[in-house]
Amino acid sequence: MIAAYKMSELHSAPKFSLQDNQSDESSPLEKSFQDKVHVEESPKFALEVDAAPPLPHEDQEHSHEPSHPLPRVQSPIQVNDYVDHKLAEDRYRSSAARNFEPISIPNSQIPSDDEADEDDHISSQASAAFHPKNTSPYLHPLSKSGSPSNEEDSDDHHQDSKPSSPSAFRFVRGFPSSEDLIGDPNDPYRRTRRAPIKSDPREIPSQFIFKKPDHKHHHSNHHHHGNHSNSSSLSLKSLLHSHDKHDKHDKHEKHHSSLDLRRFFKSNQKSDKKGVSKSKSSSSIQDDHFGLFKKYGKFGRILGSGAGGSVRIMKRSSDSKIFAVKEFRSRRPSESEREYARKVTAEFCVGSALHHTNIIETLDIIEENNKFYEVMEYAPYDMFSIVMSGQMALPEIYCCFKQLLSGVAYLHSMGLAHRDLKLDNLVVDENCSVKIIDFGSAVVYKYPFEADIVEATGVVGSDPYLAPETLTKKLYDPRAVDIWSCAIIYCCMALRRFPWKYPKLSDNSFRLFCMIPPTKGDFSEDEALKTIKDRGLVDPGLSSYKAPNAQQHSSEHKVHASGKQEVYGPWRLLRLLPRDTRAAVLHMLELDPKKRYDIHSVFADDWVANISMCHMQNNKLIRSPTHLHNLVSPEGSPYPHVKR
Ligand SMILES: Nc1ncnc2c1ncn2[C@@H]1O[C@H](COP(=O)(O)OP(=O)(O)OP(=O)(O)O)[C@@H](O)[C@H]1O
Repeated sequence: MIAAYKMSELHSAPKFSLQDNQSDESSPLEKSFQDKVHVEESPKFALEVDAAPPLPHEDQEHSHEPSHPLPRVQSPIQVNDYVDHKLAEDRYRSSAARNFEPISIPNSQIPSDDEADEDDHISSQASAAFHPKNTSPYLHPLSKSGSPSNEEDSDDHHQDSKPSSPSAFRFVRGFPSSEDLIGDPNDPYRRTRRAPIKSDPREIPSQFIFKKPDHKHHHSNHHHHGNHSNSSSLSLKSLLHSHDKHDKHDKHEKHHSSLDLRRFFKSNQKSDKKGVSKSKSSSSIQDDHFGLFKKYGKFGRILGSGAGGSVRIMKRSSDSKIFAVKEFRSRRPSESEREYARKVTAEFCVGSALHHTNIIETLDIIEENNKFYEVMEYAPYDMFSIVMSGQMALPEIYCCFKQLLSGVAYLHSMGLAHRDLKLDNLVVDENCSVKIIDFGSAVVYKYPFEADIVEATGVVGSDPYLAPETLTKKLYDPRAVDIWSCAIIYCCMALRRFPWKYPKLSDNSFRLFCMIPPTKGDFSEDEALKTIKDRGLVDPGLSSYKAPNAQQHSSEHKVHASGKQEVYGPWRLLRLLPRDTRAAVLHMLELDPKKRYDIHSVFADDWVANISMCHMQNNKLIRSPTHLHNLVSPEGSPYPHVKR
């Protein structure tokens, strides 16, 4: 009854024009990309940039939107009270057996375009049935027969992404199977396929032997592996503990730097400059690296650089195999040699323990001339360039998102959390496999044979992708942080914009997202702000912040003097996303990490479960019939843009 009432309310809602929000100007994300990458100006791209759905992405303190009442929305907090993680996990486990079994839908059952909305309605009801008390209008799409709604706008935007052929409707119901979570059994790098670990200390490869601190010769320049009679291997646990302890300090430096969206883009100009300056002295660099060069060939161009170091290509002449090699940043004056070695090798230890299609393979670590080099498999395409090319169709976005989730599911199943998931940390190989990179911020949240969860500490991650609790809680569950970042990545893929710059109340877009309008009665920004602050889930940012316009509003949409209206709550963001995807995003962006979806609940979501995903099976690529992948590499790469 309640749902029916809400539906009728929604149907009578006047049309909200997204057009009103659009501006000719590119978003900062697009701008930073356009500055750096030349994208061939195909008509489709131009069209898509113009038609990019307007995110309420206000840099100004107050945005102005047209005066159209919008459907009343119910608090997602209430919605999330009904998230039953246990049920979700059971459902996920019981359906794991059906993993990747294609469901053939007879042609007669394939919905026509007109029926598609009805179908959405059904799937949405199924989703509501899964959360029986869930009456959120976010989860109830509007039928076309009702009054026109803003939903049409958001769907229109994705119109050309709709499946065009009947085969596009054949979904593969994919849940990560236990095989997925433990990795591909035929993975050539799998631990069982590697030579057994040597128990004789004399047989331990030099890269695993770390020098004990030598305080007397602290500034000595020449350390060669194998020459230290006192060398010792460090346990992963001690490495990670030490690493975590220093995260806060390291990342805080990063965190306090001014927010520049370019930071999330791998600056090729910067890289090129570096490449030039390095290449000047490349002969001297090359002369110093006998071990590295002998094994992996010579340095090529820089792929990217960040706080952790710079990553370059290396090509082995014997078999022309290409590797990506990360040269870790230099030791800081404040760090001891041991601390430094622990930090850089922790990243290697985490990476080398992981073997999954959606995680980059970490192959080796070499220390030469006081520098550490981590050798990885090379993936020539990167997610940021692919997204910003504007060529991705919806099924392709969904596939990439599910691949990311599969990598995260595996990572979490291994007792690890990444904590710095972002577009920039996703690369793609020739098989269209999305790979998670950069384990410099990863933490162990659960040790084998221990029941307790180890909470993480520190503001770690990249501003727009940060979960709010990283700013408010001293200790937090790092898995929940990964889930939040995945949802932001999805929004970036779907909208080509960040939903907000920073998860603080001082960020206008984020504050409006957090403000939950009451289901009945007047709405006051001051009260909404107070409620958010009282819950203690969000960093207030500017402590003196007061609602700019304290008068009461008769609905959840503030009407500005200019006649434009403000939209409050998660609906602000969700209305811009395809309707099937809203429930999952809503639950993944739950402010309270305890109520947020965990990875099992994400996979149990109807939309995610039905995403048709390209994947590897027995070393063979199993392609989804619903889409092709646009493979775009950063500018300067010899790899051309291909559609595969
Ligand atoms: N295996 C790889 N294959 C292809 N490109 C890679 C690979 N590893 C890293 N890169 C490129 O190098 C860039 C920097 O790598 P990485 O994120 O590991 O460095 P970082 O210093 O830790 O960066 P950040 O400061 O953003 O965390 C990546 O964004 C990516 O473009």
